[in-house]
Amino acid sequence: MGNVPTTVKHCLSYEQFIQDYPWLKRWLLEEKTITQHEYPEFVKIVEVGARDGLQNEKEIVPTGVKIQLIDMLSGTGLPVIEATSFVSSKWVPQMADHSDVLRGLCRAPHVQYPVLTPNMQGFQDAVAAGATEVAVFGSASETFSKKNINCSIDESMLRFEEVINAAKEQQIPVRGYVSCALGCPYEGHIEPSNVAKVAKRLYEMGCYEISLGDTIGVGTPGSMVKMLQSVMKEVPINALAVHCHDTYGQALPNILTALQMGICVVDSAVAGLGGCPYAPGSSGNVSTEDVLYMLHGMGIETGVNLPKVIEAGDFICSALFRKTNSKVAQARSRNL
Ligand SMILES: CC(C)(COP(=O)([O-])OP(=O)([O-])OC[C@H]1O[C@@H](n2cnc3c(N)ncnc32)[C@H](O)[C@@H]1OP(=O)([O-])[O-])[C@@H](O)C(=O)NCCC(=O)NCCSC(=O)C[C@@](C)(O)CC(=O)[O-]
Repeated sequence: MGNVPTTVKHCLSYEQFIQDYPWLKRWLLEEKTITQHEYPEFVKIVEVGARDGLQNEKEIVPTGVKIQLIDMLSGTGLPVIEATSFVSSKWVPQMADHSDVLRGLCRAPHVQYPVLTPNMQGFQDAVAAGATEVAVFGSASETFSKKNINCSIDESMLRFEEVINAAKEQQIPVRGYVSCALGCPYEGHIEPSNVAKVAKRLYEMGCYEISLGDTIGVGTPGSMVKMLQSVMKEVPINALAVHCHDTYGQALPNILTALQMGICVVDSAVAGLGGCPYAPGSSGNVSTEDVLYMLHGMGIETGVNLPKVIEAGDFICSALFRKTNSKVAQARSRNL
């Protein structure tokens, strides 16, 4: 049997304590400790600030600012920087300069710059502008799919299949998103089995990685466990990523939970920028700075330089005339 914490011995009898706290009894009997969770040694960060982070900005951000942000991020050690999306400018005006952004950025070796492509038109435009990796974005919610990309889940899969097949011919890797994995702004609760179904279809069609999006940031570690358990039955864990928004302040615990379950790819946005135009009211992505601080503090490597990411965050926040959402960047600015 494990050791009883000394504070417990002083305050209550052991019998009384484990009667009040049955989880502790289970924990002690199984001789488990929190440190016994196996975390990955290395986590890949997928930086989505320039795309997910900026797409919801009301004022059009100058193309030069977007390019400078991406270039600054390229010097931080981030392995993947999502650059823009080839969607309709009528739907998302902020991304109308996609080709100029992709052509203008200074590509660093060993950095991937995926772009979002909802259909063949987007894919062809992206390739013409020099895309070497693309991402399709589906949803586990029918209503969100209609609102976001104007088609049902089944119709979206047909479009994505076309994109994925064309990408395969050109040896362009395709990432897949499943939005509303932990809740939908229109339908509320989403069954984990629905998330698993969409994730499986994208994976079987040829997406090398499936990013599970808590689009509106309503998930908790409890719902994350249930969703991942369901998805992991259909898609290998090493092909999964989590993409957490922080509306309810649950993004870091949700990511930690995902890491405990074996996930080793995490999406995040510099300065916690972000929001989806078709998920009103939800707040930004988890901030890259906060994720890095947590991971590095746990001894998990990322290859990313935190101070340089904070600099990139300072740059974009001054360009947007706003305060960072990153707690870590806020603390560092107070010299803590
Ligand atoms: C998918 C469409 C284009 C369908 O939009 P549609 O209106 O159904 O498209 P359509 O095929 O009927 O064509 C209508 C017009 O759109 C044009 N069109 C058609 N396709 C394109 C294209 N690729 N690029 C530029 N233009 C395009 C097409 O040429 C035509 O132009 P017109 O003849 O009227 O002048 C539209 O619904 C759209 O652009 N949606 C994008 C929505 C979006 O970007 N949402 C945010 C990203 S998703 C997200 O943030 C979640 C995520 C990924 O981060 C994960 C998470 O957080 O959970």
